[in-house]
Amino acid sequence: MAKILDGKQLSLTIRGEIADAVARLVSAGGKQPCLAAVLVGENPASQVYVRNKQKACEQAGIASRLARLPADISQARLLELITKLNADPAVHGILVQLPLPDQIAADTVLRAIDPAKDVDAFHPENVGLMVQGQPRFLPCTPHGVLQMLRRNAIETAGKHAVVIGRSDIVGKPMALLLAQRGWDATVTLAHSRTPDLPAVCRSADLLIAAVGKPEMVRGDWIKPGAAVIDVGINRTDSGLVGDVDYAAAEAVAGWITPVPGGVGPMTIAMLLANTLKAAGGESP
Ligand SMILES: Nc1nc(=O)c2c([nH]1)NC[C@@H]1CN(c3ccc(C(=O)N[C@@H](CCC(=O)O)C(=O)O)cc3)C=[N+]21
Repeated sequence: MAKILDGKQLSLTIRGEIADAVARLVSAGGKQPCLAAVLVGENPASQVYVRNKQKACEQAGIASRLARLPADISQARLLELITKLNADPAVHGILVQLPLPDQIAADTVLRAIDPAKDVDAFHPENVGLMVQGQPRFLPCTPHGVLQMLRRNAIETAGKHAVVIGRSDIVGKPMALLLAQRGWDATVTLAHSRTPDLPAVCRSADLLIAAVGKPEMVRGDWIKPGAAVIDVGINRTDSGLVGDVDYAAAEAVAGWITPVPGGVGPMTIAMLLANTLKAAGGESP
């Protein structure tokens, strides 16, 4: 029976710490941190995420703004808006919700964000700083996973971590951070072309699934006692499920994150932490 890593609860604790730090910053004469979110189009999941982010900001004493743009907006108009937000001294963090519509080149838009306001840490300058071990911001989801590991005293040093999924947003930075000094894991970055993925996973002390395939990771892929971190959020007919077959994994693993209530809420907490840092505060 695995110990459940409750991301909902931990995210509330961290958000409380952030609220305290915001209050300290403001009472020391600092400016109220402000996050500007940009939402293009009407994607229902994106609307829910952005709303949740704004609610979390409000509760932590972080100001939030929302720019809603029509799905058919031109790339040039979107870039104009980002230029304005870059120049606005009241705005500390800028988040352009992904995915963007097809007429817009997401990489061009993300590169237009001032790296000092890039609270997603998607800008190449911030990716580069992270790769070199001098991060300005850590990307929110991998940062949230690291916080979950640290605050549950899950050892990574000398362990074999297997990350499934090589996305720029989760898999790649997750693998890199776990291998860095301080975390000291030996990391395998597995993906859709990895031969005998079940066997690779069975060798993992720490298994991180970030692929976006419902319940792909089966119970017999898991080493007994392993920590299983499920980053997947898949909407299926039977509701929201992760990338891991939770019921089967829970019987074998030592620790496991639920979906929902695992990594997702931690991602939002780390977005607030990055916004606080962008405003000159001390993030947890
Ligand atoms: N620029 C940008 N930055 C992002 O960080 C970003 C993005 N675009 N696009 C979409 C993904 C996805 N993402 C989630 C954040 C929180 C939950 C979350 O809180 N999930 C809840 C459940 C929410 C639900 O019911 O869907 C949970 O897991 O308990 C999920 C997903 C951030 N993303």
